[in-house]
Amino acid sequence: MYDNTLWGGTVAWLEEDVPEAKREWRQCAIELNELVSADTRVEISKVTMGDGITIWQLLGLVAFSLQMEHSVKKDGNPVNKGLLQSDELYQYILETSVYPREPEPLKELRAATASHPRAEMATAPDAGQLMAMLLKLVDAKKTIEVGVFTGYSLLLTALTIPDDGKIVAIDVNREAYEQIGLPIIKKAGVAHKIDFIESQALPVLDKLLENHENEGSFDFAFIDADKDNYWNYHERLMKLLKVGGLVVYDNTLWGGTVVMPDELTPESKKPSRPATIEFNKFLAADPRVQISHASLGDGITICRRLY
Ligand SMILES: C[S@@+](CC[C@H](N)C(=O)[O-])C[C@H]1O[C@@H](n2cnc3c(N)ncnc32)[C@H](O)[C@@H]1O
Repeated sequence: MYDNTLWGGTVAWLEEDVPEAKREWRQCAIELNELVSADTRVEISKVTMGDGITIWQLLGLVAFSLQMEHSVKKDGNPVNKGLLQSDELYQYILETSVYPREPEPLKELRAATASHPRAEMATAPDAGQLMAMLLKLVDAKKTIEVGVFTGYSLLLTALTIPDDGKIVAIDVNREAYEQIGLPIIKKAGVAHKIDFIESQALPVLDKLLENHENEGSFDFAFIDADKDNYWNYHERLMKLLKVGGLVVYDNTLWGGTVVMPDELTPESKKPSRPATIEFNKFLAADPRVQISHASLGDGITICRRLY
């Protein structure tokens, strides 16, 4: 049963009449309604109660991926951020294993990010927990981050590496970082470890490579930005990372759409879906890395440079 499928009635309004607060999710409600109506594998009943409820009976549909895309928020925390088959199971992991151990500054940043209109972009806390462990396992001191947004993964890296560690953090847009993340990062006393660069990531990585001292010098990289460039980032990172160093790619299951028929893939996921599928195949065949494709968060692929 999906709630809010009439989204305050705005699904039938002209776009210019829709209040700002309703706009982003209105498109989701419209897409979900169209998708469900066209899906021959489900029986639906649309009920105009409350804010609109769509009751549908599953006839074998891969429901989790639809839930992922059209999730709502509970207590400011994203539900269905993960790819598990039930919200309850994901909440269980978060509440049992992740939140009790999440450092206070990260909790604060997660709460501050929840009110951002693009809050779903933040790295999932369960993926973050694994990342912190990986950083410790390789004794990471010098790292690269592509895709900062408000800085959840950046702050967790800064909290995990030693006091004289350094992070080259790149994002095309500094607004979310400066307005939401930076004050919390400063309060946590780790801002000195971060070199934030507002730029497209590729030229920055190329510039790093111009200095030969940077070759083979980074312990860790986290890539969470434009999927179409993941291959390009990988090529640069295979020179920048130490042998034995790790690169973690986020969103490599792309909301579950990597296994979804095109007609069921939500419009918002379509542009980066082919690149994600190609990149996954490419990594699987790349002899330069050992890989582990983990179904955590939105799917992360951990690569260890072998030579
Ligand atoms: C999914 S968010 C990153 C989330 C972040 N890791 C976190 O924990 O909150 C993706 C970010 O990548 C940035 N981005 C997209 N394309 C980029 C590019 N070509 N170069 C650098 N940053 C880019 C966007 O501005 C956005 O802030």
